[in-house]
Amino acid sequence: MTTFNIENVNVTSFDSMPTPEELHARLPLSDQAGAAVMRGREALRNILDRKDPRLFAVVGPCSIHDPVAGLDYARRLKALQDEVQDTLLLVMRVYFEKPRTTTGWKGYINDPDMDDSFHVDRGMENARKFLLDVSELGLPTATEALDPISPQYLGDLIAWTAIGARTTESQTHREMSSGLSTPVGFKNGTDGDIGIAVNAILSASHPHSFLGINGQGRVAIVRTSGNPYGHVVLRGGDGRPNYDTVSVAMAEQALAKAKLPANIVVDCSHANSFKNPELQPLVMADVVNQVRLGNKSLVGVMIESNLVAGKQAIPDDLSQLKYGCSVTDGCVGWDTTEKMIRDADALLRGVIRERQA
Ligand SMILES: O=C[C@H](O)[C@H](O)COP(=O)(O)O
Ligand SMILES: C=C(OP(=O)(O)O)C(=O)O
Repeated sequence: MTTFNIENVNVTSFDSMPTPEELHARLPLSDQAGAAVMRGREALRNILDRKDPRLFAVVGPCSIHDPVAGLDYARRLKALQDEVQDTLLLVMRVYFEKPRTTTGWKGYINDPDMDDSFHVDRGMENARKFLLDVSELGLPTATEALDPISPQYLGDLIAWTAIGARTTESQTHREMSSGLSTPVGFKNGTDGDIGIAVNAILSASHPHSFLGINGQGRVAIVRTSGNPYGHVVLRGGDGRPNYDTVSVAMAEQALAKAKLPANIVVDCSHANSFKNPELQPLVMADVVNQVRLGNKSLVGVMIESNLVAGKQAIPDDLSQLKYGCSVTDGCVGWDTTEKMIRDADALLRGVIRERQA
C-alpha cells in the first residue's frame, strides 16, 4: 500500500497534556479561593447591572512571568483594595496568554521557562497554582481568554475575562465567551473599530454549539446558553485614543443602536496611551473626571501596572531579569499605581455617595 505524506505535514509532534480534571485534582479549588471568585463575579455583575454604584479597575502586569513577583504584587493590591473598597472594585490582571502582532513570547502558559522550550503542561499547572494563590488572598482575578481550551483548566479561578483586540472579531472567541462563567469585556479592534466589539457582545449573548473539550479531555460538542454580561473595552486604535467624551458618546450610541446596555470600560494602556505607560494616569484621571461630570456608562478601567515601571527585553541569561518589571508592554510602577487608585478613590467618593442616596 502506498503511504502518503498527506496529513499533519507541518506538525512535528503531539505531546500529551494532563486533562482538566487531572489538574483540578492536583490543585483543587479551595473554599477560600472559590468564595473570592464568586464574590468578585457577583460584584462585577452588580456594577454592570447598576446595583453596585462603584467602578471596577482591572489592574496588574501586562503579563505574569515570575509567580514570586506576581504574588508580591497581589499582596500589595489586596491591601490597596481594602483601602478603596467603597469606591472601586480592584480585579487583578493575571494574564498568562499573550496575543502577538507577529511573533514573540506568547506568555507563561505557552513557555514558562521563556527559552522556547514550550512546556505548556507545566505552564498550565503553574498558572493554576498562581491563580489559586491570588484568589486565596481574597482578590478576584482577570485574564485574557486567548486559547479556547484553557478555560477548562482555569475557568473556576477567573472573575473577569477579556477578549483581546486581535480576537474580538473571531467566531471561536465569541462562541467561547458565550459559555464563560464571567462577565466578558470585548476590546475594540486594533484599528479602533468599535463595531466588532458590539457584534461580539451580541453574538456571545446567544447560545452556541461548537467543538471543544470536556473535563476528561475528550473532544466534545460544547453547547452554551449565552453570556448576558458582555461589554465594550475601549483601548484606542490606529494611533488614536478613544477614551475622550466624544468617543465614549459614540460607543454609547453604537450600544444603544444594538439595544445593548451602556457598559463601557476604558483601557488606560495600549493605543489609549500610545503604549507609553507614563500617560496612563492622564487617561485614568480623564475617565474619573467624566464620571464626576455625570457620565453613567463608564463602569470600569484597565491599568497595566507592575512593581517596577517600564519594560525589559527577555535576556538570554534569565538571572539578569529585573525583578517585578514587565517583559511585554510597559507598565506603570507600584508607586504610580497606588497614586492613580488613591486619587480616583478620593475623587469618586462624592459621586458614589450620590448614587447610593
Ligand atoms: O498587551 C500586549 C501587547 O500589546 C500585545 O500582546 C501585542 O504585543 P506585540 O505587538 O508586542 O506583539
Ligand atoms: C493584548 C492586550 O490588549 P489588546 O488586545 O487591547 O491589544 C492586553 O490587554 O494584554
